Amino acid sequence: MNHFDYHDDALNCEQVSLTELADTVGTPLYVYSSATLERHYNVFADALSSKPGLRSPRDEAPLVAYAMKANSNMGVLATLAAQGCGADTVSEGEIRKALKAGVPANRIVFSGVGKTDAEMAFALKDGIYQLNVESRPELERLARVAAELNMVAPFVIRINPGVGAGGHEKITTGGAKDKFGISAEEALSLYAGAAGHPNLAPMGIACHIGSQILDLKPLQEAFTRMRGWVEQLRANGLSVERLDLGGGLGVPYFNQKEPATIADYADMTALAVGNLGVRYTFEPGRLIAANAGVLISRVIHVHEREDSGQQFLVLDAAMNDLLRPALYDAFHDIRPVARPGNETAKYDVVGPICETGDTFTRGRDMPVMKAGDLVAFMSAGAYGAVMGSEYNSRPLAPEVLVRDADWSIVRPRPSYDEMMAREPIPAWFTPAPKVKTA
Ligand SMILES: Cc1ncc(COP(=O)(O)O)c(C=O)c1O
Ligand SMILES: N[C@@H](CCCC[NH3+])C(=O)O
Repeated sequence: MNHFDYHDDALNCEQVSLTELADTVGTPLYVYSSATLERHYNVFADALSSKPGLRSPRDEAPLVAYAMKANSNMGVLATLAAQGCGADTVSEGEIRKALKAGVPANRIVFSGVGKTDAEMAFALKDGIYQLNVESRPELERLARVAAELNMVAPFVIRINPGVGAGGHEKITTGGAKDKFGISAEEALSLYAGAAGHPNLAPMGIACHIGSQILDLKPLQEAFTRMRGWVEQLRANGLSVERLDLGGGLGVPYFNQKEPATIADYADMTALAVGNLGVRYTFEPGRLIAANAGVLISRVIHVHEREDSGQQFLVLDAAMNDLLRPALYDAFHDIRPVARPGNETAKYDVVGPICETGDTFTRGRDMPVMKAGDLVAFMSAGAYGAVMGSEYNSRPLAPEVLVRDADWSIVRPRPSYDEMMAREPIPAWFTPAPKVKTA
């Protein structure tokens, strides 16, 4: 079921015309489909909870903690929270947003290599499900923070299983030299050390080996190693109640081979790590949000260079709105919002920012476009708006959430006055900045 499709000669999101949205809200703008978010969460959660081997000893379904770094818009979070989804967070800001959007504290996990004391204290006081500890100094600080609060901190240790994978070297996290997690050997010794501590409750282990993983092989390898470490901990007389397997399963961006299916992922997981008598956690981000969102942009003009003959499609969206192509050479399918004809041309698609890197794609065959036409960057719901900035003093693109034939602005575009009001000119310049004339 695709919730972004052509109806009446224009691309729609559910039953809302993207042309009408662009005309009403202005471009560039992000548009998300509630139905797609819900479907992705439910397909994933159901595939895992239907495996008896992945249910806990108390018959609980796995905790699906959406990695909200992928898209932390409150409307998106509230949509997922209403379905029973949890949240994987990496900052106090994310925990606060998750709670406010309706995610219960006992469905929130807190990951990240550099949690501050204040963030740990906030998480503990709010009673979140667990902290995913990533290093020895972090565990030492957690013990101190919990002691100061007179609390017991439930935590898992993130093991770096030495299996790196992912769509780009900058989004690989499980390799032995990446900053994430610690070696199994160190994790096992820390775990044992924490077992008798009055303020620490070691609950289990975690891993997350990378993002945009298309093949199940590296995941299977990592999960199999995780099973071994659970067994080893138990053989050492330690209790292991939880296993967090991270996120990372890739999505189709329509330029690579298809990723493994959710059904195959669930089968593989049940085989590799099922029946361990633990409560499982999964942290999918991209899988839930990527294909639930598009970035709509308008063609400012088409510039044909006389010397090279290159055709530049100059858009009103730029790398500040969608950074992935500039940062990771990421591919996004770019479709005309009006149903395209058969004629095509080769375009370099660029934004107005003063950087050569502000190039979405080069020499791409696309339907012929002209000034004023609208394009949709597909699969932009994850790591899109959240990675936006105001570089070149461009206001953040607004975000719209669609449900059936209804839509709502879930983040308005700031006005120029609002943008400037956030940067007050020092009082010593009032009433007006003195300008040196000589
Ligand atoms: C700890 C952790 N969990 C989950 C995710 C989500 O990854 P993805 O969006 O690839 O599912 C990430 C990001 O890669 C992460 O760092
Ligand atoms: N930002 C990356 C994914 C990072 C994953 C975070 N651990 C992307 O756009 O593909």
